[in-house]
Amino acid sequence: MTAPAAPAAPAGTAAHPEPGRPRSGHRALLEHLRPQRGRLTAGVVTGLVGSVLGLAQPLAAERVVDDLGHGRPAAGPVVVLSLLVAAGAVLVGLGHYLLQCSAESLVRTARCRLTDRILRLRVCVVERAEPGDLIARVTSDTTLLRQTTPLMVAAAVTGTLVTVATVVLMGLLDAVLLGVTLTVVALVAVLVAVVAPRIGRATRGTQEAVGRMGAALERALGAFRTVKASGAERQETAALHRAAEEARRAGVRAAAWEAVSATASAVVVQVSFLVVLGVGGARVASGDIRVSTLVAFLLYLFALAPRISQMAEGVGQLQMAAAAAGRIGDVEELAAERTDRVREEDGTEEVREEDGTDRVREEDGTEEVREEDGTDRVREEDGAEEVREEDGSDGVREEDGSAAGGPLGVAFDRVCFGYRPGTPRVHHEVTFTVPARGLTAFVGPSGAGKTTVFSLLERFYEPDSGRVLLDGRDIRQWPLALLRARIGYVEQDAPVLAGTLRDNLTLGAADPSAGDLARALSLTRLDAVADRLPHGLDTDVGHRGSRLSGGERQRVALARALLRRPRLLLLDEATSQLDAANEAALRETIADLARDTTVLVVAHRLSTVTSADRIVVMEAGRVRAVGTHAELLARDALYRRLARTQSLDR
Ligand SMILES: Nc1ncnc2c1ncn2[C@@H]1O[C@H](COP(=O)(O)OP(=O)(O)OP(=O)(O)O)[C@@H](O)[C@H]1O
Repeated sequence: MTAPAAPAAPAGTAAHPEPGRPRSGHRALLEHLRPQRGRLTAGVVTGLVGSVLGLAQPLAAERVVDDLGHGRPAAGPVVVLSLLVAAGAVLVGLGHYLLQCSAESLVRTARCRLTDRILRLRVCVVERAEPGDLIARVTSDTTLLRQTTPLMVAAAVTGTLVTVATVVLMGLLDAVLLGVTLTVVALVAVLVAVVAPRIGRATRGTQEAVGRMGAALERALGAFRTVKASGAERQETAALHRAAEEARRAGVRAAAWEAVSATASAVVVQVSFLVVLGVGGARVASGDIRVSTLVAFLLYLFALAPRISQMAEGVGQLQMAAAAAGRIGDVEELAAERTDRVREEDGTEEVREEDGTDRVREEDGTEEVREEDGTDRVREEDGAEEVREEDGSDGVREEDGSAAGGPLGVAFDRVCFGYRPGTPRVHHEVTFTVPARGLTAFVGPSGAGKTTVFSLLERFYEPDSGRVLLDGRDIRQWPLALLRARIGYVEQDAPVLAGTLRDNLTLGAADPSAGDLARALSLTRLDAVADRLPHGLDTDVGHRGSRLSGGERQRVALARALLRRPRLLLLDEATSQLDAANEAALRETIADLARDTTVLVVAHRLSTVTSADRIVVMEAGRVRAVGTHAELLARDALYRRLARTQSLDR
């Protein structure tokens, strides 16, 4: 069976946002800032008090100059000035630290939200996305958000307030000199308004290029052996270098605009000093103002200059933060399976599913479920279940999950399905019924749609029309987590995750007992493998299980599925890489399991399924025939042909 291919993402999917049509970054940024408003306010207020103390310094300095000019003792004003300088510096530093702390919290929250979202994305969405780009959004974009937030907030609030207060105080000192200063501020404001959007666009370009680099790296590392064996290192390196170069160019563009903004505002501010000095000197000479007033005014201008630069820089930071927040926000807009999970300290777990089901799971294993249709259900640890329907009727559901009275097993009822709108259908009115117990095999030519049957059962995708039923109930009505908890799925390429053998076996299983673990190991003949490994079950199996053989990986995947004690076991070419002895043993195990479980297998080698209770023959997305090996040999030409090519037609 073909592993689900990852087709190239069409332009404009949210995982590859279209350049020039980014999600509103400013709104997304506001959403990130809102939960931190308390901490941000503390940081801003502390910094602000420090800045206000700074503002009082020129007044104290004016007093010192006047006292010295008139030969009066200036010790008192000097002490006050020193205290103002020290306290102002400490408070400004503290404010900066508090802002940094809130930026760290903001980023932690953003990362957690983002990773939660990514792991809940729909399978079809992840197949269209570039994993490396998604990773870059969690790492690089959130880091940018952290770096820019404190500066931006400080500039926005402290900068603005201090500037306004400084301007008022300057106006009180001399209106003419203030007029000169405001002309300068207006010049800087125009400049910033022109440059800021360009900084934002260039930053988004940089982050997108970083995302492309992540994607290229993920592609190369994901097929590392193939890249090496094909001698494709140069080719892959070239792709990475191209992405790095694009990131550099976009970064340089952003830096150039920032430099334009910073240099121009610095020059304008310096010019304003000279102009204020010239005009102020003339006004002192004509007796309009005192020398001390000019000194105080220049000190205010001195204090104002960095604020103006800070605000210009802050607007640049805002554009960068908005670019990052926009890219993070794009992921939050991708379609996800909605399952909210809250785990309390006492072990109780509350889950809200996509379909509106609420579930409370107690530590003793009891589970209460309230479905959207009003049905309440209490499930005991032993598997028994009490059901209270909305209409008040009570029912008891069997341990196997069947609805009282409903047909057990799996059924496809005229299912039509295509992976994407506008692409040819993969299933055309697929219809079959499988009883609750027994082994059912799916066979047929490559691309016939066999794996797709399993993907629909797992609800990785929804049919375009028709119904998929498990135990008499449309699977769309099953709470998603419950449905998947009932299914053990061994994929075709038996993925093994980085980590220890134990991590892999217990993936998704609550906390299996030693007995359950030993049973799963022995059923899959992994016990001998575990004994051989240097640290037994705690041996690291490497990236994607690279330290295990293909057959061992398949057995790990099978043991993982068995540990879930599934109601329905889906095996997609799950024994294809096993040696003859292991395969024969596992076939017996699977036959045993099929006595009280629904087992569906996909097999290319008919020899592995000739003894199945029933075989479903698929061709080009349709069910051609259903029967036992002998029945199908007698009445289905395609099956006969498949059997003949494998010398099984006798
Ligand atoms: N994730 C996917 N996105 C888009 N098309 C897909 C995806 N997975 C499979 N297909 C297409 O759907 C069709 C049926 O695929 P499926 O994997 O169900 O076939 P199969 O019978 O299991 O094939 P094989 O025996 O080769 O594994 C194929 O044409 C395949 O290219």
